[in-house]
Amino acid sequence: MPIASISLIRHRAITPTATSLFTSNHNNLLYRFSTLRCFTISAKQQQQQQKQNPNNVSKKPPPNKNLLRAKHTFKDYSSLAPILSPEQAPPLSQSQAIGTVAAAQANFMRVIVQSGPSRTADVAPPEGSGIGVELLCVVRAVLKKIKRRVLVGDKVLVGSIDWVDRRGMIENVFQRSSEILDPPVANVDHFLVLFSLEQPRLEPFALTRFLVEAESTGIPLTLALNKSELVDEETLVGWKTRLQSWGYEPVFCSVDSKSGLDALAFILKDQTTVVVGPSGVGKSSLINTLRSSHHASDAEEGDNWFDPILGSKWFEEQRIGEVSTRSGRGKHTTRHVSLLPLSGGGYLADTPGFNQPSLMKVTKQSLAQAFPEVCAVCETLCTSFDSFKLVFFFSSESNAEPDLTCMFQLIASLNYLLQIRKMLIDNEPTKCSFNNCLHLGEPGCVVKGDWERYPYYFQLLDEIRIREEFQLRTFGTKREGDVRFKVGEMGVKQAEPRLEPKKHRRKSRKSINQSILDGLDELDDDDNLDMENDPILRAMKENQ
Ligand SMILES: Nc1nc2c(ncn2[C@@H]2O[C@H](COP(=O)(O)OP(=O)(O)OP(=O)(O)O)[C@@H](O)[C@H]2O)c(=O)[nH]1
Ligand SMILES: [Zn+2]
Repeated sequence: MPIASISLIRHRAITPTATSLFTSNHNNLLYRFSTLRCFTISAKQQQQQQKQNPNNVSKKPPPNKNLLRAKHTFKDYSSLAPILSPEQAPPLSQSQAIGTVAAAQANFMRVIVQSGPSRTADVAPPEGSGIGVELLCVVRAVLKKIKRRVLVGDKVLVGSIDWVDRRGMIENVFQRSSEILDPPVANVDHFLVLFSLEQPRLEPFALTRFLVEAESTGIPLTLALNKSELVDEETLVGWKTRLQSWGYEPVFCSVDSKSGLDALAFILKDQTTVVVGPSGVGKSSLINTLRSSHHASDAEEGDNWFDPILGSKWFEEQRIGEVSTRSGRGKHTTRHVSLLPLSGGGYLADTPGFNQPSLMKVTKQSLAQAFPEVCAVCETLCTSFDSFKLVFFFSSESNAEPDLTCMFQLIASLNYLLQIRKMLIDNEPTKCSFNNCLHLGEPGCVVKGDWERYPYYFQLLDEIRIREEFQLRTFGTKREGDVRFKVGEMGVKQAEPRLEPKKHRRKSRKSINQSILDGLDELDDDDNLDMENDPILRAMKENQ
C-alpha cells in the first residue's frame, strides 16, 4: 500500500485530468497504470518525431519533465500496456514471443508460440519454419489484479521465456475477435454443432437449443449429424429436407464407417472450431479421428506442427465415453476445455460436460434472429447485396477501359439494393409494424406461426422471459460481463473491471444458477406480473 500512495502523490504532478482518473480503490489504481502508459508512449513518440524532423522542433512544446519522471516511476509496470490490437506487432526481445493459449490447468497455461525474434537454433524453432513450441506459462499477477482475464484461445504476449525449460510468463493479451461463455474460449471462428441420428436419437427441440445458443454468438456454424450408418437412406433424406426448411444444410457423417469426414476436415482447416452437442453423439470420437494423420489430407504422415513439452499429454486423444444403455446418453462428467491442434492447421475444442446450452446471452428481442427461417428473406437480400459490392469492386479495379453503360447499370442496381436494405434495416429485426414485435400474433406482425419451429420459438421465448424478469428483479438490470470496455488514449480499447454494487467479488455461476432456480419458484406464485399486456401470456392463453 505505501508504494501505491507514493505513486499517487507523484502522479498528481502530471495533469489534472489524469489525477481525476484515480480513485482510492486499489484495483482501479493498478488498472490506471495502463492509462498512464499511454501518456509515456506519446511523450516518447513526440521525441522520436522531433529527431526525425528537426525543422519542426520549434513548433513542438518542450518535453514534459513530469511525464518523463512518471515513466521512470512506473517502469516496473512497463509491460502493463493497454490490450494489444490484433494487428499489432510489438517489438520482441530474445525472451519474448507471441502465442496462443491452448490449455489452462490450475495456475498454468499452455501456450503454443509461433512467432518470435531469431533465437538460438538448438533451443527454439527457426523463424518462419511454421513449427510452434509449447511453453508452460504463468499469468503475470498484475493482469489478474486488473481482471484482464486470459482465456483458452487468447493470443498472448509471453515474456521471461526460458527456451530450455520451456517456461514463460503471459505479459499481455491481444484484443479478442470473439468470446464465448460456455465453455469459456476466446477467438472462436466457427462452431461445429454435432448431433447423432441415433444413439442418442436426434431430438429437434434439443437441436434447436444448441443451434440458438450458437447462432446467438454471431459466429458461423456448421451442423453435422453423426452415426449416419445407423439409419436408412429415407431417414437421411427426411432430415435433410426438414433441416433445409430450418435454414441449415447438414453434413452427414459417421466416425464408424468413415463417411463424410473429408468434407468436415476441409471445413475445419485453419480455423478455431468449438465442437458442441449433447453427450454421447461422438464429439470426442470425431475429434480423435480428424486429428489422426489419416485424415489430415494436407499434412504429411506424422507431421506435428508444434513441438510439445516432453511428457505433456493434454493434446493427445480425447477420452471416449460409453453411451449409457438405459438413457441412450453419454456419461462424461469432466468440464475443462483445451484447443487441440489439428495436424493440417487450426484447432478443435471439445466441450465434454457442457451439454445444456444456458441461453444466457439470448434476449426476448434477439431470439427471433437465432431462427434463420424467420429472417430468410432478409438474409437472401443481404447476401446478394454483399456479392454485389464484390462485383462492383472488381470491375472498378480492372485495368480495362471502364464500360460506362455497364457502370451506370451497376450504380442503378446498387441504389436499388441500398433502398431495399434501408427498408430492411428500418424494420429490423422483424419487419413487423413495431420493431420490438415478438411475433406472437401482435397486430401488424408479418411472421405467422406457419413454420415448423414456431412452438420451439414460443417455448424458448417463455423460458427467456422468466429469466429476464427474474434478473430484472434481482440485479436491477440484465446481467452483463464482469468487464466493460472503454476507449482510452489513442483510441485503444481497454478493459475495466465492472464491480458489482456492494460486493467486489463475483458470485460463482453455480450460486447464480441456484438463486435463479429459487427465484423462479417465487415467481410462480407472484401475482404482480402484468398479465393483461404480456404478449407471451396472451399468446399462451390464445393457444390453449
Ligand atoms: N455407431 C456409431 N457409434 C459411434 C460413432 N461415433 C462415435 N460412436 C460411439 O459413441 C459413443 C460416444 O462417443 P463420444 O465420442 O464419447 O461422445 P461425446 O459426444 O464425446 O460424449 P461426451 O464426451 O459425453 O460429451 C462411443 O461409444 C463411440 O464409440 C459412429 O459414427 N457410429
Ligand atoms: Zn412480428
